[in-house]
Amino acid sequence: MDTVFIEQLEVEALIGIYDWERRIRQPLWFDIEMDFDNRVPAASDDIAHTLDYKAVSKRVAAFVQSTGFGLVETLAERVAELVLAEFPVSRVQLKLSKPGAVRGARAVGVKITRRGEGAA
Ligand SMILES: Nc1nc2c(c(=O)[nH]1)N=C([C@H](O)[C@@H](O)CO)CN2
Repeated sequence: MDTVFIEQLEVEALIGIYDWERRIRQPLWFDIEMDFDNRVPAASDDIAHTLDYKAVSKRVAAFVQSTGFGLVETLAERVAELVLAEFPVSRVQLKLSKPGAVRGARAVGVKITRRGEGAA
């Protein structure tokens, strides 16, 4: 299966379990890979036939900015659900990175893969 990907989409959000984290917004990075048959838009050269990575990026960013979860696990799950529900995607791989959260690590976070209804 082909994919469409978004690499290191940076969004600021309220996220974290500590008191000081509930008072600030922190940068998060999203790497998203989505199954999609790219032969269809390639045949027509028509943006309407694509999985539009700009539309997905804008929707994910707007959602993430509106959230305030404690755990990165919860946010990753909700973003994967949103992508599967609102775009023609049968499988999504998502890496959510929280840069600077742990001293000595460039970033920490989670990676998940989720399938939607009708996925093989
Ligand atoms: N598996 C996780 N571990 C930790 C999380 C998390 O969301 N998932 N969060 C924190 C704190 O919020 C941390 O990011 C603050 O530096 C600690 N561990």
